[in-house]
Amino acid sequence: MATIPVITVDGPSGAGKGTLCKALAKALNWHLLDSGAIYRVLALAALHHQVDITQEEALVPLAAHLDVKFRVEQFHTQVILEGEEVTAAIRTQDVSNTASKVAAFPRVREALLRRQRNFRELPGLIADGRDMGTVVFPDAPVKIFLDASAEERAERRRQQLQQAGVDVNFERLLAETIERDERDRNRAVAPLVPADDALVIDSTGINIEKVTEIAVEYIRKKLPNFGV
Ligand SMILES: Nc1ncnc2c1ncn2[C@@H]1O[C@H](COP(=O)(O)OP(=O)(O)O)[C@@H](O)[C@H]1O
Ligand SMILES: Nc1ccn([C@@H]2O[C@H](COP(=O)(O)OP(=O)(O)O)[C@@H](O)[C@H]2O)c(=O)n1
Repeated sequence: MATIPVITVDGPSGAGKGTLCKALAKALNWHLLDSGAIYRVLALAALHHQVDITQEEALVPLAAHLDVKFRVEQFHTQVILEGEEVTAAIRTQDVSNTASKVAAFPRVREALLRRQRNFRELPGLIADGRDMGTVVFPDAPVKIFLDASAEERAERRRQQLQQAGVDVNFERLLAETIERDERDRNRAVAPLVPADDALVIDSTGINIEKVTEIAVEYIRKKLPNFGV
């Protein structure tokens, strides 16, 4: 049986992964894995259940039995934790920072591996995260690593939050963005790093349309038979 194709998009916070992945999933009509949402849901579950987020052994069973569902609607995906809609609740700064702390534990990551690989279904998968191309789908035929300067990524996030009615201090956002990236880049297991065979796109100063164009051109070259 031919393997189910996967396009991986990894990179730091605010690089534009989610935006690109949604555009690709829509254009191709493929499935979408937002792996960051799984780590975010785990963080929220730990906070809800008062699990000590510094204790790997306490987090592993929570990760293994995480009751998370993604309800795919026409224009967006709802995230459900233990029957409760948490789509917005997992996007707070507190949850972002907690997610990157719990994600640093090797056995927590291990407990979430199969759940992520199960998203690989026909006709194909667009996978968004930090280790999609290096660990979760190392055999993916197309790997993209999206980056941008920390200042630009923090500014994008500030504007995104402002549009959502949340006013945040830019300096604080920048500091938290850098701190989270450092933690993601320096952890012992599945660190944030481009796969050897990934196309690296630096989107600093490049708009969403242009980034999508570069990605689509690359995908067409790598997967000529997939009607991209
Ligand atoms: N190339 C780009 N130029 C300007 N803004 C961008 C670009 N890519 C994404 N954005 C905006 O930046 C914000 C963060 O993008 P997002 O896709 O959520 O990043 P990530 O998933 O990598 O954290 C969003 O508001 C998005 O519209
Ligand atoms: N494949 C992944 C995805 C996310 N994560 C962790 O989860 C956190 C939140 O990921 P996210 O993709 O939702 O974050 P943003 O890029 O949206 O800011 C990251 O900072 C990582 O620590 C991970 O370790 N591995």
